[in-house]
Amino acid sequence: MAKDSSKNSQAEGNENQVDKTLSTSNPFDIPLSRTPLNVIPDPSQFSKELLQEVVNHTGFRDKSLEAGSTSRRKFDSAHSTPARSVSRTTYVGQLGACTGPRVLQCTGERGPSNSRVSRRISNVNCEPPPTEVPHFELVEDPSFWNDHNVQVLIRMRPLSNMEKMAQGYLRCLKQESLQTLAWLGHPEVRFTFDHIVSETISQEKLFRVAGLPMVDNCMSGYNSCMFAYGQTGSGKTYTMMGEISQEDGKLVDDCGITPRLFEYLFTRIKLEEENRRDERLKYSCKCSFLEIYNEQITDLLEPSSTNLQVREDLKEGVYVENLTEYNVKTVDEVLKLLLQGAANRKVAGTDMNSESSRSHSVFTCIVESRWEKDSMTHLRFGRLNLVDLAGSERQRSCGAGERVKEASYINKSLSTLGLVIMSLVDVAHGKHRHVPYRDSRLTFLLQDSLGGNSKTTIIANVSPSMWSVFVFM
Ligand SMILES: Nc1ncnc2c1ncn2[C@@H]1O[C@H](COP(=O)(O)OP(=O)(O)OP(=O)(O)O)[C@@H](O)[C@H]1O
Repeated sequence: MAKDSSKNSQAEGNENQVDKTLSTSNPFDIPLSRTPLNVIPDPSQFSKELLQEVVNHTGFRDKSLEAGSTSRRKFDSAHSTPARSVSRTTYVGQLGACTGPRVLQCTGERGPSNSRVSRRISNVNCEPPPTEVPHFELVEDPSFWNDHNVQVLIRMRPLSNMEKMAQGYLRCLKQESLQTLAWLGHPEVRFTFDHIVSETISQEKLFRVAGLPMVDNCMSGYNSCMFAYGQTGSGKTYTMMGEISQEDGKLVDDCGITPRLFEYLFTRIKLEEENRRDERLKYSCKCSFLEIYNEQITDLLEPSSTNLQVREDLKEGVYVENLTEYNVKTVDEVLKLLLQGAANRKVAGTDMNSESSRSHSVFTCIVESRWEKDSMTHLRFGRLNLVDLAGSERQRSCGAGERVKEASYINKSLSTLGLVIMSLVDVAHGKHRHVPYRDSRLTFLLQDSLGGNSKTTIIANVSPSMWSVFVFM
């Protein structure tokens, strides 16, 4: 694997450059006008006493909390407000800003007043422990991308043992169809997304639906971005990385989307190079791995390189100055970089007194291809960005010093990302509005890969007990 410290050299024949539509950075700096939605309590912070209070208040009985009792639902359905369907445009708001009504507001703090907390929690209409979780098979639909540029998937992870111990089988989310999710509060609310990923879906299947089209797109010379969003412990890293290892030359079942993307990418490259030998088709892939913490960029593959600067010029587009890039040819080489970066992220986290989920990580691969046809050399490149976002919780953290600063940076960058995504959806629907790329490092850095012909996938990770993810919808 060769190391390349030069700037991203974007070749003249690149389809993205020819298009010019991808570099639409906006010179105006309009402040954010909406409240971010990331006011999410961490369910793991709720004590058993508090959860018992929920049980008492809601009438929910759980075997794990009350041995020997039969769990049952005690709600009078006549009291529940009729369900409301939310249009597809609303879901984008949950990433950072919203347009719809508030369903329930949680502060994320236990606070001195228990009644305040329990009143809020008691809004949740608890399901009895399920005998089995509904399984909805994900459907692969490559035609989706013919008329969409943004795709949003909700991935529900299984309840963890800790959650089961602390909360029983308390669930506030229930999947009702391939695209509909019900929030079991008062009133019950239904949300529609492009896909709901059941907790029983395998990593492989998720990759086929969400990841594979990103590679195809990138090899066709267009940029792609995939984001994992969600609060700490919701499964972002499991989704993006999972278990990074191989057994008998194959990725293990728990392996996440990123390693699978590269397994597929290199298989396709090999096939295409063989099929188009007469055109002397050759691919090259360059990878980099960075972290954005408090709006400062660190090279995860060269952690002594901190506070790197984002530069922009007409020829080069947007790039990070002095970021190391490695030429990669095999999955093994990519896995090494992923593990190296993950290890450095941990160290950086300790040194900076932050947790990994307090920073965004961006793994980027630039796929370049060259071939000869009609006595001309053709050049094409596509950029694939895989982003593990900072945890979306505790954004109103009222601590002091570093914590407040950290929360405000995360708040701002997730809000900006939400606004950018909403703007892209609006643009796709013919509405033109300001796209605030420059309001955060993350969106500024990724602006060439968002919008235009680029494809964006957002995987919003939730636990079935994390009701407050939907607080701001
Ligand atoms: N779909 C899933 N199936 C099984 N286990 C899962 C799933 N999603 C997450 N987990 C498990 O839940 C735990 C938390 O997941 P993970 O570390 O990915 O969360 P995270 O959102 O990345 O958290 P952080 O923001 O703190 O990094 C891990 O033990 C992971 O293995």
